[in-house]
Amino acid sequence: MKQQLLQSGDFLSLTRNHEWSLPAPFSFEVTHQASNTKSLVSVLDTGIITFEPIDRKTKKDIVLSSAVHGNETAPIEICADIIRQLIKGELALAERVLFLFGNPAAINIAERFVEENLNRLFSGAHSEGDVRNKERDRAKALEQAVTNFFTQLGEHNLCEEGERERYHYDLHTAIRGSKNDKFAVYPFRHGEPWKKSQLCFLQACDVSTILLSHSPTTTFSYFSSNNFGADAFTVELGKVMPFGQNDMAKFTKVKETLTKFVSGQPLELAEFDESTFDIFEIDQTINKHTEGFVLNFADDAENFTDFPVGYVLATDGNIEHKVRTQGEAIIFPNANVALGQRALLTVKPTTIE
Ligand SMILES: O=C(O)CCC(=O)N[C@@H](CCC(=O)O)C(=O)O
Ligand SMILES: [Zn+2]
Repeated sequence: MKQQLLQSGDFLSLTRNHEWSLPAPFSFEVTHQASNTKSLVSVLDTGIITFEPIDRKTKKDIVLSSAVHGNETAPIEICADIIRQLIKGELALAERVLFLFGNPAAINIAERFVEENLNRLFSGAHSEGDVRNKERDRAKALEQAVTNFFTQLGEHNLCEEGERERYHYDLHTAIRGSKNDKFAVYPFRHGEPWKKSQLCFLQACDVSTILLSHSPTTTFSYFSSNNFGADAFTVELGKVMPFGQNDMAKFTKVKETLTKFVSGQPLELAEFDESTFDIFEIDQTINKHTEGFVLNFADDAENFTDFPVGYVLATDGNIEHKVRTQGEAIIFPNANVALGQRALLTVKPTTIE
């Protein structure tokens, strides 16, 4: 029985043993002990698993992804443990949930990616140009999994009245340390209002710094937001650490909140109070255009470090990228990216009211 593969609930090991695909999908039922309810568990491909309450009404379709970058281990550990509790029946399930471990091969080599950054390949970017590689195929498979999850409800799924609610939290950790340790990128909403209720949810996850994006991107969270109207975010949960070196105490709030969310426990969110957030908007998106691209600050300068107006943040051939606004701060600096890709963002403080 394929189900035996998951007797211990260790979906992460199964995923790591099958780097790019699984021989065949399989599914089985689990009983949640405390509530004596049943759910259908479907392993659709490597790193792709859904949990669906059987014959119970649901309203939410929740996607929790991690390992879109293989070396960002804390989110992988958080998700692996929630998955384990669900498979073992230790945790109740109240809503449909899709868990994704984005890049299993990159997990195994403890790198951000194998050949190409997966989080630059969504919204069809995987099929542009002549390049073919496994990450491009994986991006396509992940898009398909999310599309199917949001648009196809199985026969066991009973829906509550009204429109379904769609969510996608794409969990990451940052390469550098950050003055604001945890933060979320809110993908471009094409003029739709930023949702304060979602910011309150993120705050319950210990994420009170929000970066508002003003343009389309090829990230996973933008894909779900733009194509399915999902409340979607890239959530940065601190600094990259190898497996076993994460201080899991730092993730108590995010793990508890996600656990409550999937299992239908009350979230007891605080009222929105803007003074308890740090809201920024993305200002400059600086792409690398030449092999001469150089960042003009220390390798250990943290995310959210600001520089004086006029300061040259980076040079790229003859081009100088300068600070334009007081308070403008650096995010995700990385000179070691492919030509044409983002090497640095800047953000500046803003408000959402
Ligand atoms: O620390 C870094 O340089 C990168 C951390 C990371 O992987 N961030 C995401 C952000 C995606 C987004 O802008 O929504 C990425 O670069 O893919
Ligand atoms: Zn990442």
